[in-house]
Amino acid sequence: MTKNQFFCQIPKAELHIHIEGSLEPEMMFALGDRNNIQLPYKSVEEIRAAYNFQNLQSFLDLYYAGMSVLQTEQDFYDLTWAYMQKASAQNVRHAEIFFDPQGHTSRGISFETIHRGIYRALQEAKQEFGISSYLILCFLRHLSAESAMEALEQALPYKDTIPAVGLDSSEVGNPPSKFQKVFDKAREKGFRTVAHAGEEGPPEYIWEAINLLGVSRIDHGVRCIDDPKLLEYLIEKQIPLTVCPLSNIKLCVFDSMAKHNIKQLLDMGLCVTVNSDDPSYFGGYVAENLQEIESALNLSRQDIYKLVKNSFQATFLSVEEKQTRIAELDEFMMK
Ligand SMILES: Nc1ncnc2[nH]cnc12
Ligand SMILES: [Zn+2]
Repeated sequence: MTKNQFFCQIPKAELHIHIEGSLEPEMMFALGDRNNIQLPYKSVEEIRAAYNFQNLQSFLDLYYAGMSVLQTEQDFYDLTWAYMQKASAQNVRHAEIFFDPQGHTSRGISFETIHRGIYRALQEAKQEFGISSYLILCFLRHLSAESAMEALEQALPYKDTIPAVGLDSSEVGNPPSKFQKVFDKAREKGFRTVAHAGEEGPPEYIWEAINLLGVSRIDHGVRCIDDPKLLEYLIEKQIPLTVCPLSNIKLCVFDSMAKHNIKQLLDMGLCVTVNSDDPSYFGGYVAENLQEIESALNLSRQDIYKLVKNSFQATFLSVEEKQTRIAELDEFMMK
């Protein structure tokens, strides 16, 4: 088996993927044409050339512009189906997928339209590819807590198909504490919680996400390295970090992959996982992320096995479902 085959075929889970971040330039153009939306680009190459980011905000500006082509239920279906086809090709067995409803309801698109399109594709992917999946509603932290509360209200009728809520968008200056009331309400209603923290923000944001938002996982979290007490706590409690290596390089969180701290965190005993974040914008899905860190950080097969096993451990699946997925992984590693 070649290295490519190994990374494509190893059964894996993905826990940090923004479905709007999987909108490939080709589909952006096709949906722009279908919906008669003028894009500020003349070609796919031009779009890709624009994906040269200095930081998180420079990416978010293009990310929100790109999602403006998503208008109809069919658009959300096509977007999600395309990601699930890619996930199946990389033997993703389970995916927990973020969506940003406020990015669409702010454009007059109903929550029902967004949810129906995405969820129909997830159900069909379960049938067609055997991929289990959960939807995670992310609140946009650059908007107000009141706007987040509204998004939570809109999600309540769909609660049994959205097991968790999260927090994403511009981190610095929008600490988790700003959304404490919304997350309290969400947990009262039975939602699990996760949050982006410690991507660009300080370790204090990770502490707030844990202590004030009651998160089960931290999305990114790589800035935990700056706080020894926090490292100790994350190791002791085995709170998973959904790390996105290619994203961290493309957004200049680390200068190069050789300087990424995921191997350090893994060796210290943190429950770190590997994810693609926004694969279309950062140049790789989960298999490419694994392959990039393997070569840049000289990871062993055992390291890769641990990272992938962590991804199943960190899911919202039941204990039995996790054991089944991990048994599949063990069988694959024996090949
Ligand atoms: N990496 C990221 N950080 C914060 N918000 C996001 N939305 C999409 N990708 C994101
Ligand atoms: Zn993200």
